[in-house]
Amino acid sequence: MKPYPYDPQLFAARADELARNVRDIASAGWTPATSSNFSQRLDAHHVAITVSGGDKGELTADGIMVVDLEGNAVATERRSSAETLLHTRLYRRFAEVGCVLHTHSQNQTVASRLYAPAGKVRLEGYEMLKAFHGNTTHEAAIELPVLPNSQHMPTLADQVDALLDRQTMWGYLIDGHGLYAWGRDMVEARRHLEAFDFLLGCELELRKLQR
Ligand SMILES: CSC[C@@H](O)[C@@H](O)C(=O)COP(=O)(O)O
Ligand SMILES: [Zn+2]
Repeated sequence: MKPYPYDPQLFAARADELARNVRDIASAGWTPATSSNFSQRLDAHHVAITVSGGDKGELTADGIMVVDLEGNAVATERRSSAETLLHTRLYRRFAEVGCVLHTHSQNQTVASRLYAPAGKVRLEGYEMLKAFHGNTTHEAAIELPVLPNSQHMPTLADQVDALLDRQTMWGYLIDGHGLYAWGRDMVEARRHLEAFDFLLGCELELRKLQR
């Protein structure tokens, strides 16, 4: 019998890559006070994801574990991120999703509060929109949804699924909480995360200047 239902060498490589990228993201100040969680697909049934809690700025491969696509821990007693379901539901829905990143930057959290009543942030006219997979022009517009926060992950995950039934999207905000962004691999997910944060920063700055 195989000791693990996943490839341990692949897990080791992915865990290293994930930890390196997360430390980098944390150095921007986007993961305050042990917040934020991160994952990468291993195969059709398994995901490498951060263990719950802990300073993400100090993350090493040891702070990463494996879950299945229902969010159950695999071959470990450790507790995965409290928000595991928000990751695994994306991997379950889209075979092409390879990486999910969740952060709590100030831009993301402030924008989530400001735009919660509208339920979305409309981003248009920016060259940076080309950072999103499928966009080739600044003349595009993107609607970044803002969901009400909840501690009940199935509720949040159902709301995300309902949005995905209606639109293509690479991320969403949760009110008073932060941003989820994803992509086909780490490079693309980071590009989407950084583009969302930059664009939200621009919108917030414009608001201040226009007062
Ligand atoms: C420290 S508050 C943030 C948490 O409640 C949560 O939103 C979060 O992003 C991190 O939870 P975690 O269980 O470590 O993945
Ligand atoms: Zn969070």
